[in-house]
Amino acid sequence: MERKEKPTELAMAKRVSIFEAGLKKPQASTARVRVSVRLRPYMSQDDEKNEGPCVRGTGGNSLEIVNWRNTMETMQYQFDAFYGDGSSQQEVYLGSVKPVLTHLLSGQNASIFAYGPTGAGKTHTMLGSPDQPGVIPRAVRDVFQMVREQSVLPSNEEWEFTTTMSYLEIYNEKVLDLLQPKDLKDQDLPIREDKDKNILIPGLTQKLISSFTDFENHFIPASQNRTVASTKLNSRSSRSHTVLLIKVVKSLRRPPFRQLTGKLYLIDLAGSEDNRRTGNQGIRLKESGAINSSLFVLSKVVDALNQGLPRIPYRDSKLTRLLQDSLGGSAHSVMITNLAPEFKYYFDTLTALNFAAKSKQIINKPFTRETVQPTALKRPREESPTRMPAKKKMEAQNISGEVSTESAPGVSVSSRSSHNEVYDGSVMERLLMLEKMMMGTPERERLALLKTVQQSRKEIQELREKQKELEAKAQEAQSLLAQQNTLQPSNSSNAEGKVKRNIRPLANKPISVAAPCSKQQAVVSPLQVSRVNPLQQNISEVETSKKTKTSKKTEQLEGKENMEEFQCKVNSGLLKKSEEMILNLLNTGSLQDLKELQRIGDKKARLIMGYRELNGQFKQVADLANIAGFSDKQVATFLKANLLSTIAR
Ligand SMILES: Nc1ncnc2c1ncn2[C@@H]1O[C@H](COP(=O)(O)OP(=O)(O)OP(=O)(O)O)[C@@H](O)[C@H]1O
Repeated sequence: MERKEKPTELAMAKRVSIFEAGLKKPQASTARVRVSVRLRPYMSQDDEKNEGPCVRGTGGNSLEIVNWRNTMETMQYQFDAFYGDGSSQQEVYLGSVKPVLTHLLSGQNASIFAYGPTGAGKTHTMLGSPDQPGVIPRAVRDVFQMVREQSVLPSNEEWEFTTTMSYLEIYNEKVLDLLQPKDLKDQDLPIREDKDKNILIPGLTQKLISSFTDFENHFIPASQNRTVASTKLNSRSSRSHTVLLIKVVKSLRRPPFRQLTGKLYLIDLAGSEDNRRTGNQGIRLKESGAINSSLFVLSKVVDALNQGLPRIPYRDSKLTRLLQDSLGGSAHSVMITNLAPEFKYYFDTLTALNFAAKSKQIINKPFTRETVQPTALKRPREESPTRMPAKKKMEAQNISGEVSTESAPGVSVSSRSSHNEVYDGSVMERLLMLEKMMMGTPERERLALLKTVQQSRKEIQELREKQKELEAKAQEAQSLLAQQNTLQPSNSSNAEGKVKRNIRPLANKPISVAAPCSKQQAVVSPLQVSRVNPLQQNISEVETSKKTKTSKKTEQLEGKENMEEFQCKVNSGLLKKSEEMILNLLNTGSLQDLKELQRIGDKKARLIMGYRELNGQFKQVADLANIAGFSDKQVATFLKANLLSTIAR
């Protein structure tokens, strides 16, 4: 083929090189998006007209494509790397992917995504096959290897490493959790951004993984959840964009409990496609519409970044919202553009090449993500069947007789022990994980692991002792409180003890005693119940003032005003205690725990988890009002309903 360049594409190619020539050397904190191109082997069955390939490599990082206006000319492109049709999975992985993985362990994000026309080899590159494993299995293996190597280093003696995975797909503009069973995966998850512009998906399942086998056990069934279908261009075409997230958390085992979090996104995009050629109709056509429009927004995002526009349209599609970290964000990013050499893909190939060329101008700003845990290590928020449900947790707290006595400045016994519970669980989990890991670990690494196991055992022992100490303090404080109560006037002496003894537990969900049962009545039902059951006699400091006498006021039981009135009726110590329990649950409860609270359904529970992810712990229950979807009135109703049912337990 003769090499001559077509003006417009040449301009594109030149613009890139001029840009690169004029580009100031990126500072340490910036990293350009790396763009590699991979050409899949020519497939004669894909070339009905027997025209031969239209694109070929011209060097280690360049290629040429026939000029459609004049087939005697070609256009040239240069990238960070070019992998020809004979390239192996290993070459692509070692050349373009492995170098960015090292950032993970130092708390930085990395993102690898495969882009290109349908049938050009994206899934082959990312996933591969059992005999030709692609980027995903290779990267996951290496992450485990790196973690193993790091954890045996003497300098990392005080650090522990935790690896988790999440897996999702964006199908028809919905974010679906692939780690959920098929019948539960249809819930569209929200995408949020924290103050550091990290993209988060509250409610997305995270699985703790400690070996490649663990990973496979979750990944293989989840991959079967993925939406694929046959089109004219590919018998197993991906109809969705899939994202595998591997998170490595490096945590200091002692105060100040520093944590470095590195995330690796492995993304297989759905193919850009021309429906005239795919023969798509009906549902396939709808899918194509969603795929094409998200890829169109992706292109607009890249244009806006390149032009330095003030508004980057990340929010215009779920895909770009999710890639916000990777393009113009905080990740070290690698785009692998896959191409098919046959003429029938010509225009898709040209579009993909131009997109790839402009993408390599994007500069990201990776940074190390480090947090400090004020008290102890937190477990990853995983849905775990072994976690105690909310009701039981509250019961357990009551049984242990905890009181919110300040045993150290600013830290209540109750919040402390609950932290210990979490920490203890985390250490236990780690111990089990380590023991499991050792079974398949080579001799030389076993010694180092044994040492970590011993360390974990020691920590558990220390925690147990600490817990005993705290329990003793709590008991002491409780008896003090009891003494104080006996010294108080008689109308306040029937406070806590009696309430506990006499109250019939309230049903978990509000029961309306008044008919007919409208939604509004359901909202106030806990109080209605309280007015007809023995609770009323046992609540201390019941006011006989005009407030309770006014029948109109008892009808409008929602809202702030009523909350105040309600609070006046109930012993303030009890209120404080149960409010603390609710707060504790808001800050540490799993999705299931939260759903067991009154007035909290699945959506609200996910919003609460999302808020926690974005803003950290709730300082008070009233902070719920900061979440979109919770009005002041709803917060008041929530508090009222849960305070009462908590007291009743
Ligand atoms: N480098 C390669 N070597 C050998 N075969 C390949 C290569 N790349 C792709 N293929 C084969 O080409 C076909 C299409 O590839 P693949 O399914 O990976 O495409 P895709 O880009 O993911 O398509 P879609 O967007 O429709 O999901 C598959 O049969 C795959 O095995």
